[in-house]
Amino acid sequence: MLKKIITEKRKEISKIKTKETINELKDRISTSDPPKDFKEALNGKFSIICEYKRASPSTGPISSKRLEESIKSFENGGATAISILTEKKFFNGDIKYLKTAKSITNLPILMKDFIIDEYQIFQARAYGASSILLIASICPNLETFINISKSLNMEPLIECENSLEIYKALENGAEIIGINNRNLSNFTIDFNKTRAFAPLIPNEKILVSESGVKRSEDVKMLREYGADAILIGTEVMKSKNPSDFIKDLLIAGTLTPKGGSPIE
Ligand SMILES: O=P(O)(O)OC[C@@H](O)[C@@H](O)c1c[nH]c2ccccc12
Repeated sequence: MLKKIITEKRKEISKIKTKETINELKDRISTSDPPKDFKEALNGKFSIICEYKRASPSTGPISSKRLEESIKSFENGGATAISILTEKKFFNGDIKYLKTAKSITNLPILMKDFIIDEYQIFQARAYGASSILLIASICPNLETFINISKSLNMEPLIECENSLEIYKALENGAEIIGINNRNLSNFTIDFNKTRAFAPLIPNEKILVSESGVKRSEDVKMLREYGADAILIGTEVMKSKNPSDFIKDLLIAGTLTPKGGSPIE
């Protein structure tokens, strides 16, 4: 599936580059406001990143809620940041959601896509993102991509799948590491991934445990394993009352000491 997504992505990027050139993006960036500090927002407390996710290859259609409605409910629940899936074909996203989101929220916005070309980093920034997701296993040059992102004042979230990728990310100055509990090839969820890799991430860095969270107990567990933040999409999109749902998750994460045993 990952291969398919990347093949499509390549086609899409080569088309888009002719419609909106990288120089046009750079011009827009030069006159835009500085992005929100994503790392600062996540620092020093338990955080929840809520994702606007309309569909996915593993679940199919998830929700047709409007972006505005979702963002307001995420904000009301106490989300620390908003993630927006911008990939079109498989996740029913749109780059334009970034612009809309920026106009209605002060929270940092993470562009969630499959970044394989430097062009996309400029695109993210020009459309209002405060950060980008870099998936280490598909990133053609992690060092360069991290540096470009930082030079545009976006501290990137680096998604790592194994210890080698974590070391490489840290060596190249990553401050925020994501461990995806979902296997991107077969879609299975395994929270033990967070447990296994958390000890490799120094305390001053930020560990985001991504995917598969359904209930407060999951948050407690991931927090005990050492997560600084969780990233949640599907369940928060499906929830009838996202604000209350997020509040409950936030309480569970905040009351559980990082790396420690939960307070009963
Ligand atoms: O919907 P979930 O299981 O709560 O997961 C959200 C998020 O972690 C997931 O969308 C995600 C994590 N890494 C990705 C990389 C590409 C696309 C999607 C993702």
